[in-house]
Amino acid sequence: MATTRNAPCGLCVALDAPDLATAEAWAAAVAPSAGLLKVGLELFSAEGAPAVRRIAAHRPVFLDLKLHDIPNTVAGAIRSLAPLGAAWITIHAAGGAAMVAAAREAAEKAGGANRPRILAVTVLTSIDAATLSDIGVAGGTMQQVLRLGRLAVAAGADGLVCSPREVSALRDALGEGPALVVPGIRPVGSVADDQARTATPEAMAAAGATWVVVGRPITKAADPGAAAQGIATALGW
Ligand SMILES: O=C(O)c1cc(=O)[nH]c(=O)n1[C@@H]1O[C@H](COP(=O)(O)O)[C@@H](O)[C@H]1O
Repeated sequence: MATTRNAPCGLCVALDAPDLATAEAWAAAVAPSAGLLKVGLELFSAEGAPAVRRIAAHRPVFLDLKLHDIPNTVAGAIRSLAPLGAAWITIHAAGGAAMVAAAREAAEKAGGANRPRILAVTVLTSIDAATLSDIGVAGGTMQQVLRLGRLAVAAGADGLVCSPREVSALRDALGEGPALVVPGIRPVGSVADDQARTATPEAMAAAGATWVVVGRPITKAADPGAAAQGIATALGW
């Protein structure tokens, strides 16, 4: 049964922009309300490493490249990315325990005490039960998220990315240790876009999320700074 938790939940704003100028304007607007800023595949592919350094001047960076390859290759990518100074880097839990362990070890060797934290993505928030079945995963979303979550944390992940629907179950299964980072957040009245498993920011704070990740409801708003502030207020900041 879901319990209400009191640990703080912060706002991470996804800066999914095609160029650094746009991302930096959003970063400046939302910085008063955001604890993390996410540099993802779109921005990193367009602007590369300088994007991480520039965005980090506003707030700590969550570098979301969702690495998924053989352990040696993922370890090499973490070694190359660590000097950029991101606070968090994503990998896919589906890469298996050896890949997660290699990512963690590479982060420790490259970063020391200031190493990037490793976040393992469980099942993407855009994936519904039918899509999971199409790709050959039987047993349903919750079972797969719990399986991958346990595997990744046991192999050394510092936290997990999951959808709103699995936050309570992961907290019950794994305790307060791992960070739970939750995209697919939609304030009341906003559209779901391509997200299949969504919830409000308030519900996620109560369920035990560490960070909620919000992109388009903020970046497509007429006033991104005000939209971010509204969500931070809903989270209790
Ligand atoms: O790792 C992520 O951040 C992520 C994982 C996931 O399962 N689903 C998901 O939406 N995301 C990211 O979270 C952000 C959500 O953006 P919006 O749907 O615009 O709020 C995007 O940058 C996605 O890349």
